[in-house]
Amino acid sequence: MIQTTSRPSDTKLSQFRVKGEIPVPMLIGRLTLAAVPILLLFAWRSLDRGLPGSATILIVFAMLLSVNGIVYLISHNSTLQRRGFITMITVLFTYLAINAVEDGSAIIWLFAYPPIIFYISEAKVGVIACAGGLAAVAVLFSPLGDMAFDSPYSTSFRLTMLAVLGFEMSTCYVLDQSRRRSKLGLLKLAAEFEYAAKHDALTGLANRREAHEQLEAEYQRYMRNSRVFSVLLMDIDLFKSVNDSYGHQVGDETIVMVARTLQEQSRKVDTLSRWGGEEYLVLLPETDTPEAVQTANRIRQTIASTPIKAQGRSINATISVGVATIHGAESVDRLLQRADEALYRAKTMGRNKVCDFEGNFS
Ligand SMILES: Nc1nc2c(ncn2[C@@H]2O[C@H](COP(=O)(O)OP(=O)(O)OP(=O)(O)O)[C@@H](O)[C@H]2O)c(=O)[nH]1
Repeated sequence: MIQTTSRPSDTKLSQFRVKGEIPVPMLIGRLTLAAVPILLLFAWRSLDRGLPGSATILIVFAMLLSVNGIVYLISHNSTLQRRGFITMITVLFTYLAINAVEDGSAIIWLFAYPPIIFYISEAKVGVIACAGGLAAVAVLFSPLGDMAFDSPYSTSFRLTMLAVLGFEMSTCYVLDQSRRRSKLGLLKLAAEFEYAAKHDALTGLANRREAHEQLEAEYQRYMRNSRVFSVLLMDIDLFKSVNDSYGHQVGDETIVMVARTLQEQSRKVDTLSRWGGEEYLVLLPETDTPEAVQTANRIRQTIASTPIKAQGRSINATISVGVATIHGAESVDRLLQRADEALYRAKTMGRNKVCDFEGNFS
């Protein structure tokens, strides 16, 4: 885990799915299953009316949609499936409108386009596709369209169709925006709850529970690959006197400033946590005792040599550190106990010290 987990961005969040939301690949799959028999029915009726050309094209659309579905089932490439589906339905709806399939009544299927396109694609793509579609229908219904195609639509049908289609597209856009906003709000709330459950509110470091989780994960890695890890248990020296002399607010700021120094002096892979009041636990993956002692001393010296500025005061804080490295088949609890004993020894040796479990101190 990283030192402090930053909150995910809105763009990243919007890619998550909330419970109950139909996944886009599943929706496309269902729409394909529904569209193929309808297209085959239209094809059969076209044949019946002596329109083999139209029947053939509709069968080709049905086959292309089926192929798109089969390719997804094999490749699980949802982007390819979505792009293929959008392209095909756009061409299909254009064909239905231009060729006046089913005596021109098939153009009414155009109303299915906006909700589908807004659901399965990004809002921007939805807007562009709908605006383009409406413009294309307007051209088809214009005198220009009459010159190019032999469309059977009456003037009142054309006007009503354009008005209702425009109304439907706008409504779909508004509803889609509202859906996206509430989904993002929900995901943000969930991310905030998750962050609060894992972090300490004062310092932003991992909290004790999260530290235990990371310790357990590191322990499992150690059991698998035998790469040792170490922990540093740290405690601000004589912290009670900081509170007593300057007040709790200065005490809090001191706790935060020590946390900042820990972050500056640690690697990205280390887990920094607030273990208790003025206690911190640092988990150092793949680190043996000499390396851990070196890190602990670097942190200790930095804190000792940098006066902390809080509420206009300058405080010279020091820390004591207990170091323990996992060995053999000992448990995480035993490791923590050894770190605690080493910390206790560092305190009894006079504070501002780093002490490992063997009793070596610096
Ligand atoms: N301001 C502030 N004080 C805290 C917080 N958590 C614990 N403390 C205080 O930290 C002090 C810890 O003191 P002790 O554990 O007795 O030890 P110490 O004075 O640090 O002395 P040594 O550990 O022996 O060096 C107590 O006075 C607590 O009230 C906190 O979140 N904010």
